[in-house]
Amino acid sequence: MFGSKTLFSWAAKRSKDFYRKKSKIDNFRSRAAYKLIELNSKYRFINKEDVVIDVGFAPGSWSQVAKKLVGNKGKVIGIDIQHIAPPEGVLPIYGDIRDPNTLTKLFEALRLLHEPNTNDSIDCRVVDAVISDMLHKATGIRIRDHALSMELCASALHVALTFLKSNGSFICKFYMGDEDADLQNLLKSHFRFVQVMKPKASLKESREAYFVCLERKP
Ligand SMILES: C[S@@+](CC[C@H](N)C(=O)[O-])C[C@H]1O[C@@H](n2cnc3c(N)ncnc32)[C@H](O)[C@@H]1O
Repeated sequence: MFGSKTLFSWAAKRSKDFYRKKSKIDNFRSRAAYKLIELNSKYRFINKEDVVIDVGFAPGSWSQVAKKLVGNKGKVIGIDIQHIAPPEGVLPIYGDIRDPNTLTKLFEALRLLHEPNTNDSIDCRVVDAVISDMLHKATGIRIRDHALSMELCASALHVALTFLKSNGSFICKFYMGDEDADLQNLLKSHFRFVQVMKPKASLKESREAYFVCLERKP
């Protein structure tokens, strides 16, 4: 009969198809939308009128979900290396998050959102949530993929620490490996609540999970 490996990959394929089909019906740009929906229904880090930065937004389903949650009075800024048109109502910034010029563009975008008629600089800690679903192209070598993911997490954390209000939230995808515990300890030094979660829409065989960090310390 079926080996456990066959059953496992059948179950994974079935769940992949389920969320992919659902995303078409619900008009989301990708199945990843359901990961953010589940994370936010559990932890409520995005609310009406919030300012949200979505790091690695393309193709844009997290930004679609975030924009719905913040409503007309809220703002969503999406950052990505890929020049993909953003969902309606989302402000795109194109660039590598590891490049300081991208942070400058982000600062400028936040200044314009807050003070459209002046050149005054703003306090840059005006953001309620930084969410990162960033991923590099997988190399297939676990140690390498983990190291690359940790580098992206560090860059996303830098954005969070630069722009988050106190009590703001940081959600970050990571590829599991040896350095998770060190990163988790670092996150605990900046946030009062830190937990690892793997949403249902995340394939079981994938080594991805999410850090959920709430209540940034002042
Ligand atoms: C898994 S996709 C994100 C999917 C998205 N959350 C959605 O729901 O549509 C990962 C994204 O991270 C972006 N990315 C990877 N490295 C990046 C970097 N250094 N700077 C900015 N974006 C990056 C990729 O271009 C890709 O679009």
